[in-house]
Amino acid sequence: MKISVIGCGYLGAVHASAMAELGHDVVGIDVDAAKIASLAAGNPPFFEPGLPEILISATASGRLRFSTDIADAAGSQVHFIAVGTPQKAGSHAADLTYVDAAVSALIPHLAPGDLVVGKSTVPVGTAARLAEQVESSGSGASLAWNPEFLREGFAVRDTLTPDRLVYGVPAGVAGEQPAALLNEIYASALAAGTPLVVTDYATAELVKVSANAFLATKISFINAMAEIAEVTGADVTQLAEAIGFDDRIGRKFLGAGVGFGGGCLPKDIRAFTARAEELGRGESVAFLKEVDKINLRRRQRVVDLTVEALGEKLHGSKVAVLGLSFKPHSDDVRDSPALDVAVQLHGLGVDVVATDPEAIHNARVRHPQLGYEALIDDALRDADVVVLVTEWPEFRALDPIWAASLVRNRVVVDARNSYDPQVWRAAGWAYYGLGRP
Ligand SMILES: NC(=O)c1ccc[n+]([C@@H]2O[C@H](COP(=O)([O-])OP(=O)(O)OC[C@H]3O[C@@H](n4cnc5c(N)ncnc54)[C@H](O)[C@@H]3O)[C@@H](O)[C@H]2O)c1
Ligand SMILES: O=c1ccn([C@@H]2O[C@H](COP(=O)(O)OP(=O)(O)O[C@H]3O[C@H](CO)[C@@H](O)[C@H](O)[C@H]3O)[C@@H](O)[C@H]2O)c(=O)[nH]1
Repeated sequence: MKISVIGCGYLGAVHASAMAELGHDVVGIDVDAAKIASLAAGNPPFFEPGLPEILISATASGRLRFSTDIADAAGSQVHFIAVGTPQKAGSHAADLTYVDAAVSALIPHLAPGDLVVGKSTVPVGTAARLAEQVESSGSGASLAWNPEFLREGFAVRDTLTPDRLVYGVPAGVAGEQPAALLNEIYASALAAGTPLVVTDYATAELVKVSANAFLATKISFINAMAEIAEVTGADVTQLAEAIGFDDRIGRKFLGAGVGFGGGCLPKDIRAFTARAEELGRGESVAFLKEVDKINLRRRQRVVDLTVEALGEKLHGSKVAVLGLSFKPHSDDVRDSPALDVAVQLHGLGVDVVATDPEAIHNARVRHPQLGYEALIDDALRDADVVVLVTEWPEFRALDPIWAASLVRNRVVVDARNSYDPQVWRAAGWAYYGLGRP
C-alpha cells in the first residue's frame, strides 16, 4: 500500500521505516530539512537500535523516500500523522499546533477514499474534531485514530510486533473502510496473532493516555514505597520483588529510583489531567498530580543524597554523573531525570562531569555549562561522588574495584538501584541507594 508518514521524529521515522520493511511504499515527510536529509541518506538523526538497518534496506530498495514537501503525500492512500504534541509553554496541556498544522497542510492533497490516521498522542476529543475538519473539506477522505505504544530503545521491534493494535474509527459502516485499510497495513502482525481492539475515537485516544498514566502510576507507587522504606530501614527492591511475584501485580515497572522521564510519560499525565479538568472531571485523575509530584521528589532526593555525601564543600567537589538519557538504549534527553540531576548539582556549584554512551550531544546542546567525557574512566577520574542515573549496561557492569582506582573518594549514589550494595561496600565504597538501607 502507498503510505505517507507526516512527522519523522522518534515515532515517525521508525514507523515509516517499519512500514517499508513490511513491504509498503512509503514517503516520510517532515518540516525539518536537516532531519529529512539525514534520513534520506540512511542516517537516523537519533539513536534507536535496529533503525539504521531497516532504514538503509528500505531506502536502498526504493520503498522508502523522504521529503519536506507535503505535496508528496499526494498519491498515498493512508497518511499517518506522527508529529509532536509537547507540553504547552506555561501550561500542563498538550500543544496541538503541530497536529493542526499537519492536518491542514495535508487536506489539499487528499483524494477520495484516502485515510488520515492519527498516531500522535492527543487529548480526548481531538480525533472527532479533526474528523469533522477532514470530512467537511470535500476531499472525500476519512480519519482513524491508531495510537502508538512503542518504547524508545525497542521501537523497531514494538512497531513490527506490537503488543496490541487499537483502531479508533467512526461508528457503523463508516468505520468499515478505515478498519479494512488498517488491517491491510498491519496484515503481518494480525496474522501473527496481535490482539486488535476496534473502537470509537474517544476510547482509542483514552487507551493511549490511560496506558501511560497507569505505567507512570506504577512507577510512582514503588517510588512512594521507597520513601517509606527510607524512614523505616526497609529495602524497596526486595519489596518490589516480593509483591511482583503476585501475578495480579507483576514485577515490571516496579523499578524504584530516580523516576520516570522522557518525551511521553511526564507530559502525557499532565496533558491528561489538563484535559480532564477542561471536561469538568479533574477530580477523577487528580491522583496523577500526586504521581507527578512523587516522581519529581525522587530527582530532588538524588540531589540531596549527593550533597549529603559531599559534605560541607560543594564548590570544588567533583561529581561523576553516569547517564544523561532518560533511559538506557536511547539518546533522548527530553525531561530526563539524569540530566535534571546533573543540572541541579551544577547549579549548586559542584563540578559535574557527565558521561553517556549516546546522549552527550543532545545534552550538550541543551546544557553546554556541564562537563562531559566520552569515556567512563575519564568521568570517574578524581570524582568525590559517583552518581548512577541511567542504567546503561556498561554502567551496570562497572567494576567497583576498578572504579575505586580512579576516583578521589569511594562514594556511590545508585539512583537506579542497579548495583549490589554488598559488592560495592566490600570494595570499600560508601553506598547510597534509593529506598534501600
Ligand atoms: N517517542 C515515542 O516513543 C512515542 C511513542 C508513542 C507515541 N508518541 C507520540 O508521537 C508523537 C511524536 O512524538 P516524537 O517523540 O516522535 O516527537 P519528535 O519531536 O521526535 O518528532 C516530531 C516530528 O514532527 C515534525 N513536525 C512538526 N510539525 C510538522 C508538520 N507540520 N509537518 C511535518 N512534520 C512536522 C518535527 O519536525 C519532528 O521531526 C507525540 O504525540 C508523542 O507523544 C511518541
Ligand atoms: O520500573 C521502571 C520502569 C521505567 N522507569 C522509567 O520510566 C521512564 C519511561 O520508560 P519507558 O516506558 O520504558 O519508556 P518510553 O519510551 O517513554 O515509553 C513510554 O512512553 C511511550 C510514549 O507514549 C509509550 O508508547 C510506551 O508504551 C511507554 O512505555 C524512563 O525514564 C524509565 O527510566 C522507571 O523509573 N522504573
